[in-house]
Amino acid sequence: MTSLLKVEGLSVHFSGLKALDDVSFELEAGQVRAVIGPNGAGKTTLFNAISGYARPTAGSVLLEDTEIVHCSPHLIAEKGLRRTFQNGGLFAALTVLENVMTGLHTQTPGTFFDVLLGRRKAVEAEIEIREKARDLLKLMSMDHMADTPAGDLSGGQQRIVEIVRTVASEPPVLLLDEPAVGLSPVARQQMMEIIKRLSGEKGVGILLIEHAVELVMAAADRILVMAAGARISEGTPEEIRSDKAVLEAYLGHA
Ligand SMILES: Nc1ncnc2c1ncn2[C@@H]1O[C@H](COP(=O)(O)OP(=O)(O)OP(=O)(O)O)[C@@H](O)[C@H]1O
Repeated sequence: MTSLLKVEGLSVHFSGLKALDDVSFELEAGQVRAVIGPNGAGKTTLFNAISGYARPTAGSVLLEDTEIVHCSPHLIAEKGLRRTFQNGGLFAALTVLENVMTGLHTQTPGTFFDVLLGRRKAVEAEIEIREKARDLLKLMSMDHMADTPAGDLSGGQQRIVEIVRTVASEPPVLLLDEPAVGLSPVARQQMMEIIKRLSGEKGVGILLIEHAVELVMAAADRILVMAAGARISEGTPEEIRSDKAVLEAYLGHA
């Protein structure tokens, strides 16, 4: 299987500090890969370097065989690698459905003015977008909330809607930064189900930072373990669970 994302020898140094040190891994379509490690391990720096928010000192990032390492965040997103942030910022006054529709508008040919002027093609596109947004919400079991203002949702529900909005643009690769942080145990479980569904049913390649190790063990196909900027282990959840280096370097800090 060819990889969607191929990271090779990626490093980010901040005046002498090796925040990310020669990290390599691959991500395939339909795969969920978790990145774990103690505080300061370099997980966020890895995400920033891949998505264009930090300038790598060395290394390569291939997105479907295209080098993206020196591209801007905007261009990387356009090429099909999307990410969520810990505080994604939905439009509070818009409904859940409208928020998801903003993720879909990037794909449509009609402009806002076309819609205002009632041009037929644009209006048809708008109807199509609305239907697609509803379908996506249904897939994520959020359709009952479609007409609720996003500002009225709980933190966990907002995070789910943010992910739905991000996947609405159908990116082949999705980077999720701690999607389950601060969620109740039930909401965490729901979040992991959503992540598995996105990879299983939509074939999205998902890279995720998550501190809740039990969730990672249940949801990820493969795990990358980092400490002090470097990769200390890589493998399936079973392999990671019994890796001595991980137990010492990671769980020792926990
Ligand atoms: N812009 C920056 N300038 C200088 N040092 C930085 C910068 N960003 C991160 N670092 C340092 O790089 C190291 C890795 O940080 P990073 O935030 O990537 O770790 P992390 O694994 O995401 O940690 P956490 O789990 O706490 O979010 C840390 O020592 C951090 O202080």
